[in-house]
Amino acid sequence: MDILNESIQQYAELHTSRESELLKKIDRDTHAKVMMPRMLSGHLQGKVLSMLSYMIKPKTILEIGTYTGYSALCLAEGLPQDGKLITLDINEELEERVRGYFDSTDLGKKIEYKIGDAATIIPTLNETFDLVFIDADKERYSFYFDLVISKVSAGGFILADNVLWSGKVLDKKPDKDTRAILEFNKKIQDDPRIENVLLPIRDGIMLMRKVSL
Ligand SMILES: C[S@@+](CC[C@H](N)C(=O)[O-])C[C@H]1O[C@@H](n2cnc3c(N)ncnc32)[C@H](O)[C@@H]1O
Repeated sequence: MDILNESIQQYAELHTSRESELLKKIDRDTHAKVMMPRMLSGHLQGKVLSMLSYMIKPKTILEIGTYTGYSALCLAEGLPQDGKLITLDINEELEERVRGYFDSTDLGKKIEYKIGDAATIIPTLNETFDLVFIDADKERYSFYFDLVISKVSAGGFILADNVLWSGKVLDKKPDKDTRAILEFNKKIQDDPRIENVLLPIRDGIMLMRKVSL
């Protein structure tokens, strides 16, 4: 189920600033040549991510789940000149393509792209992050949250994608992935360190602010 009616989605995109040529190319290539193009953030969500990044003004960003690099490039827009975004993905088959996209733009100079399992890489990161975007395997969202929360700066933000899981969060008999998302949403709702709002954009984005350490 699409959360937004298709015509409303199109209308919203028509009234949203255009994508850069590079983002358009990534979207086109991903749909033509990469498995599961639905995973890409896309125009509307991408612009929301870049706007949030401009508003938050992060110096450091961590993204869990690069895929074809679309959301990384959107989030990197809000970084200052000396800012850095670390993006992680386990899928080495996309590495050459994604490095090509990052190398083709100045924004790419701020992006550190690491291939491997996020569960192994995150504990090795020494940075403190002002913004984290969780967008990898859904059954480990709660685990990723636990791994990153101590690395988020006070007042920093965490975003988690797909928290409405195509509307399946309302299913009477939720499947395994849906149960993981339900547990994650409840965990966030109950966490006193976090202030949160579930934005019903695309597949649902949980926007969280770390209010206490
Ligand atoms: C939904 S896609 C990311 C989409 C991208 N953030 C965007 O908006 O365009 C999820 C990605 O998570 C990656 N992933 C899955 N399990 C992972 C893991 N254990 N560690 C790192 N990345 C993982 C997948 O390979 C996939 O590319």
